[in-house]
Amino acid sequence: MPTPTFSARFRCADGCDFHAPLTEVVYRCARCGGLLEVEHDLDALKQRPAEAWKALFEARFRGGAWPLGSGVWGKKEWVYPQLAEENVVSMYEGGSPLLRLDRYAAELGLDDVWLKECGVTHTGSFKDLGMTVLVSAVKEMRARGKAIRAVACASTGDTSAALAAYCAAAGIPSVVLLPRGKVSTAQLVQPIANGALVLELDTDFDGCMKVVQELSQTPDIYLANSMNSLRIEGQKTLSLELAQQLGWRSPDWIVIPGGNLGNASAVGKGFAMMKELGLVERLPRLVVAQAEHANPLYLAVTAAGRKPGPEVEVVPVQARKTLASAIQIGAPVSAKRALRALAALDGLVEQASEQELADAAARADRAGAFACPHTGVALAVLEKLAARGTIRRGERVVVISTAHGLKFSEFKVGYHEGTLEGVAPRLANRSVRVAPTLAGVEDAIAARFGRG
Ligand SMILES: Cc1ncc(COP(=O)(O)O)c(C=O)c1O
Ligand SMILES: N[C@@H](CCOP(=O)(O)O)C(=O)O
Repeated sequence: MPTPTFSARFRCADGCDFHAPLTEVVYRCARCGGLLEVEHDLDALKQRPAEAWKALFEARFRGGAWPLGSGVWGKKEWVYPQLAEENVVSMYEGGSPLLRLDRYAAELGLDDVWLKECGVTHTGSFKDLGMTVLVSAVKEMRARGKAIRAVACASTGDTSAALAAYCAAAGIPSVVLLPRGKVSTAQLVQPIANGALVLELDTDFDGCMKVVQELSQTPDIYLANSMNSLRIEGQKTLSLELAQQLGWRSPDWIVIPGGNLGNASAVGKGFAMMKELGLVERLPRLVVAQAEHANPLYLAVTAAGRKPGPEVEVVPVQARKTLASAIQIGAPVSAKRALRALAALDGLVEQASEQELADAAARADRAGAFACPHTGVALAVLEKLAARGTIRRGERVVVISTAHGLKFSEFKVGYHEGTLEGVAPRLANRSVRVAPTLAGVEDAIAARFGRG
């Protein structure tokens, strides 16, 4: 049977009769001004049986046939089918570990808890999954003669790190707008090292996001935030990879930290597409976890007093300083997308305080993780839902770890040194200075573990 021709294009996410090729510089519907989404030719994709898609994805997974070994480009037909392979800019993204946290689960009275470590990747966060698609698309557009002088993003750190690395690999200029003094050292040094133009603005992320949207009105400066629906296409492969790692069976729950809310909508899109094409039999329930200091989605859904859905209005808030600095976002641009995903996946929204997120990260670390504060938000919400009986023993839960803990070493060190504002660490572990002798070491071991 001849291979069908697969294709994708932009369309209005709110249903207007607006479409555009993926090679067009466009982020919003020309009719209603709403965000776009990427629409795939599902009839063409359905011509290949589900079992054949599974076998194809498994055969490519982490394989050497560049770029199909990438966790994203191994699903190219579901991501950006028309892209010329020579324009793929890949850092072998994806393929992240899926850890079973049995000791942590037992502490919560659960027995099937997994951690999807999306931070184990080139720039240390899940942003690589979306950025490989966006920067490849820019390389394609420039190859076709489109005048794109630079690619720009506003960032709380991880998006800028990913954009700078992928643009450096492609030889495309990048510009990152960061809220001065609000990103971690690791997040700041990454775009600097990769040669981006790093602009530090005296505002917060929402202020940077406002400016970068104005900047992207300049046609030759391309917008790289997840407001650009190309990012969602790469990030949705997180769901495909997760299902593949679980034997093409959906977990009962997915718990994900939410800031600008692009990633939650991407996870929802990935599972919805797999269900539509028969690769999974059912959808997981989606939980979006927010930091109590930056919780516009939580406040909106709680105020609505009903299940989350696109009719819920998310009112921007002034995000307060939070240890989960990368989700210190008060005006999430993808709120409506996330609400649609929550409605489709029978989801819910919960929040975590600073104390709760810090202790939850430390608790998971004691079971072998090394959780960033955003993963701490998701873990703390899992702990709440388990204690409430919403998530029960016998149910499979996957917590999405969105960045590597090493990118937030100030948070990790501060917890154990007891210097985090508003946090009294319950699981602090301190190093012990001992004499450089056997006796000194044995005394320290005895003090901790008792004498043999
Ligand atoms: C480490 C980390 N975790 C979680 C998030 C939240 O993702 P999203 O903005 O797509 O909701 C972000 C970025 O916002 C992030 O950088
Ligand atoms: N945490 C994000 C904020 C912007 O998110 P984006 O997905 O809309 O680019 C970051 O790392 O900058």
